[in-house]
Amino acid sequence: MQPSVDQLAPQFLVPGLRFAEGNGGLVKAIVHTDRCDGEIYLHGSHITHFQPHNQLPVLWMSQKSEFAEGKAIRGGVPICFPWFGANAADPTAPGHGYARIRTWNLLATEINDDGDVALTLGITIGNFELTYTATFGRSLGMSLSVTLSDQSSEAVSFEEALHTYLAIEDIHQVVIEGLESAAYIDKVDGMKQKPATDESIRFNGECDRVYLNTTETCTLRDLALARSIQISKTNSLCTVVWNPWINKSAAMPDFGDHEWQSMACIETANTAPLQPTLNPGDSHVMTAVVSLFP
Ligand SMILES: O=P(O)(O)OC[C@H]1O[C@@H](O)[C@H](O)[C@@H](O)[C@@H]1O
Repeated sequence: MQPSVDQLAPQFLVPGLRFAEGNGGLVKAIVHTDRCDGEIYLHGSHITHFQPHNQLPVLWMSQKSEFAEGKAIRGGVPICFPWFGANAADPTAPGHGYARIRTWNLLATEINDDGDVALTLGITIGNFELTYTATFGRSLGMSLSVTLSDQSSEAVSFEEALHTYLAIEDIHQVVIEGLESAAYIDKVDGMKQKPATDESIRFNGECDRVYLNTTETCTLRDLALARSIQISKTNSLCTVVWNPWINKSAAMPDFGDHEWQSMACIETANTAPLQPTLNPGDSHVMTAVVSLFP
């Protein structure tokens, strides 16, 4: 159940932050600091906007996105948890897990000495306690903490991703660097595991790859916009690169038929076969920082 704007404001307002009813009547926090504008919905703890001043938006959002309880927002940064993609044991379970389709609780807000605004949200999913801190400054910082309750009777594995949709000018004029030496699972070729290519990534068709055992920073060079977006990360062993191209985007009702040309996902993740396992009471923290270099 969503809290109202009036319920949130007295406890959580800090300079540079306000609350509003967003699309679909869902509550969002709006950040406006000396350095950037941003937005995050309580629904999915979903960042939908990050834009350093005097720059174009860094995150891509679909014009066709749904905004409704129980539905995933298309674009921004969905949080995938506790599984990634389809649920292997239950094909009827929601793709990419529950975290992106449930309302999170706002736990804390702050403005730090640099004037950056941080929001921390939390949710319980099964025996897992999740907290997520989004920090809006010169860069966008994201930190996802997962704790397995000490009520759990055994160790449990999970998958997670910060499924970051980047706004680009033209998919044909984009290069991704940083994954040259990583082997990958090719999801558009029957999940085959393929060796490292030693080459940066350029797109010329549907791309859906889970790069394995890589902790590297990735740089997306947007040649048409003459800018670069960098994603650095910690405690993440996988990076997923995705663009649905023509047919897959046409088949998605919440994705405009031509929008594939203006987005690319670089996802900070821990997915099979490298999913983390927690013992009861233990925690795991995965972080990502998205920076724009104009
Ligand atoms: O449509 P969804 O559930 O948001 O997923 C979008 C894409 O997300 C990517 O992370 C997956 O690797 C793709 O296989 C998937 O198609």
